[in-house]
Amino acid sequence: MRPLALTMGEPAGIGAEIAAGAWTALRAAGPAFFLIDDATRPFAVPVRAIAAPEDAAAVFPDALPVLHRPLPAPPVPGRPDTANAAATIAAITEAVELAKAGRAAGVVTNPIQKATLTAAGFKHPGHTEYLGEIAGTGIPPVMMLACPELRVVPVTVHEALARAIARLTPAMIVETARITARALRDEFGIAAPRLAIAGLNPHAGEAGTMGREDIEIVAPAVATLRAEGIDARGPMPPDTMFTALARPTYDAAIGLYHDQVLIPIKTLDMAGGVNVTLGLSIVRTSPDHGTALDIAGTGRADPASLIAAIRLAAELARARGFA
Ligand SMILES: NC(=O)C1=CN([C@@H]2O[C@H](COP(=O)(O)OP(=O)(O)OC[C@H]3O[C@@H](n4cnc5c(N)ncnc54)[C@H](O)[C@@H]3O)[C@@H](O)[C@H]2O)C=CC1
Ligand SMILES: NCC(=O)COP(=O)(O)O
Repeated sequence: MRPLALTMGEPAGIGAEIAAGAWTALRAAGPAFFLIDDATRPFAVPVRAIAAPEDAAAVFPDALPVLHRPLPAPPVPGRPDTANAAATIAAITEAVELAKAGRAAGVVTNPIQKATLTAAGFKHPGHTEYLGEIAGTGIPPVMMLACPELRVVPVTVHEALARAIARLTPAMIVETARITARALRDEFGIAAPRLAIAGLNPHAGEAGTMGREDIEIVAPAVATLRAEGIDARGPMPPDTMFTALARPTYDAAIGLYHDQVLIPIKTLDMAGGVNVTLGLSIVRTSPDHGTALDIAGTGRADPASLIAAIRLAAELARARGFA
């Protein structure tokens, strides 16, 4: 299979450490990947600069293949520098171009420090939105986080909670759920996906006595989805839809805002969780965690989520015929 492209992410974060950990875990059996990063940085494993993605497979068993892209400022663990922002973004752009050109099976992204990129002028709040722009398919990019026990999808993503709720419409829920159902069917092999749509208010509004959004926004969206033949149910009371008894009753939980669904999945399985962007022309996954500046450079970073992200990217690439 073609190698996966792994981006550097925030150079002051744990990206280089978890890339090294993932290489150690995967070097014998794959999936093979190459890192787009500065090959002269200190890595805790053998590194070999490669000239092209096509060289990665031969190198992978012996060293971490790095497509060398020099950083203007030497990274200091825990202290992001806007001088490296352009290189961080360029690595994402290059990985996507390589995937679009069929030279990489897919893209795995290391975490970025969003505020640092924003301070340097990056106009997108996260990878998801940027990837929608450079690898979109005419539908909005959709963020899914998946672990063995749970898949979750937020309808609104990187925005202030008050604004997210104020602009929520039935159409947004329907579109997100449709994209999710299609991806579960076509890429995850679930013939008839079951979607649980979260309510917004306590007890899903308690018949309108605790807010009317569940009646006026969520319920019509569920009705539209059901009329289309999608197995959607809701509004589900958000406080009980993630229990061990409830989780097996659906294939993905659609939440109305970021933390409504990211808190349960990260609490359940931070190490095994993977972030997948649906609705792109390429495969993209990422660990579920962030840059972990507080432990960068200490050797304490756990590569488990990155390893899971690399494995899932390879499976999705095979399902889409990109491998
Ligand atoms: N895909 C991406 O690019 C993502 C980027 N971020 C960004 O990361 C930055 C920091 O976000 P935080 O909310 O602090 O979350 P975080 O996930 O970076 O850290 C939260 C806590 O978990 C620990 N942690 C995270 N990953 C770990 C690992 N692999 N091994 C051991 N411990 C780990 C950290 O040390 C910290 O104590 C923000 O700028 C955020 O936007 C956050 C999530 C995803
Ligand atoms: N909390 C998830 C997250 O922020 C990931 O965002 P993205 O950079 O993958 O869009």
